[in-house]
Amino acid sequence: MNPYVDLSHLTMEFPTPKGPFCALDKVNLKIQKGEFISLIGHSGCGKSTVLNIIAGLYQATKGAVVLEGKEVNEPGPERAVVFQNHSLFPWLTAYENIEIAVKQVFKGQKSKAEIRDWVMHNLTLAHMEHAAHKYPAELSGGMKQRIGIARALAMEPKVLLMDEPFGALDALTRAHLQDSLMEIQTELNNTVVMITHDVDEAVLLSDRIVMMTNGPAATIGEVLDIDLERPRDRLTLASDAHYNEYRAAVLRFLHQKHSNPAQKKSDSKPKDKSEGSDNALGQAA
Ligand SMILES: Nc1ncnc2c1ncn2[C@@H]1O[C@H](COP(=O)(O)OP(=O)(O)OP(=O)(O)O)[C@@H](O)[C@H]1O
Repeated sequence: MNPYVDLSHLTMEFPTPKGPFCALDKVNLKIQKGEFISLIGHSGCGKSTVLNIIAGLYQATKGAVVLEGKEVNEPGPERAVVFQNHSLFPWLTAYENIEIAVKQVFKGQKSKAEIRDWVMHNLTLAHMEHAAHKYPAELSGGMKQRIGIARALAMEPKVLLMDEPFGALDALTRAHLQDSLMEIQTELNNTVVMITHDVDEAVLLSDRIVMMTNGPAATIGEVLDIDLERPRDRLTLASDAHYNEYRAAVLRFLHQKHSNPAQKKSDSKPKDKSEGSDNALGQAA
């Protein structure tokens, strides 16, 4: 079967004053329609670079991204991106932030009434219909992130790209949003590529976890199939043997096979309070 998204031999060299810096070396990944893929790896290994190449924001030095048989060379609405920091227009309401994207994507295809219904439908999917007329400054971080997700979904992208979408949120809000995303995923069966630093989040949400080696010249180290039934419930899974095996496999990859290069350097330094968590990776690295 032809892959829906095909990353082949992606190599990325950034020009720097000291000469080219090779961030990625021959990244190969085939993604099927409707798959939920998480990219995980230590800070600086090249996850955002991969995502930005798929988004068309970066051009790979070598290799290509092919979506439904067509090479990706520039950004396009069929690849919507959700960033860690929502990126909503502050002068527009939640409703208007979504409406502006919908008008751009469905120019001439939807009537005024259809646009209104579609915006409200996506606000409802993200459980934000009650906040339609609020401005970003009046919303909490989690609410803003929900609007960002609703806006991306409203564009009906072929691929939803998420760069640590819940990274800036507290643990409870993050859990609510993960649950909402799973609900939405059940309904829409989107093709998703998500960057995360959170091992539990990766196992809970993904069909496959793509684990990257440390840079420079990072590549895909291992790919783990997460064969857990859906719908998934975080409380049930907490005591599920398979869930815990998957979790352990990711932790082994990250902390034994490809331990954090920044952490190695700081091993001789006194430990601070934030160290010791086996869930989030060394985000401060
Ligand atoms: N524009 C650029 N110019 C030079 N080097 C860059 C550029 N963008 C990224 N890099 C380097 O490429 C490597 C990969 O960066 P990238 O942001 O993709 O990592 P990441 O895995 O997403 O990191 P994090 O988890 O901290 O967000 C890093 O060493 C980074 O310093």
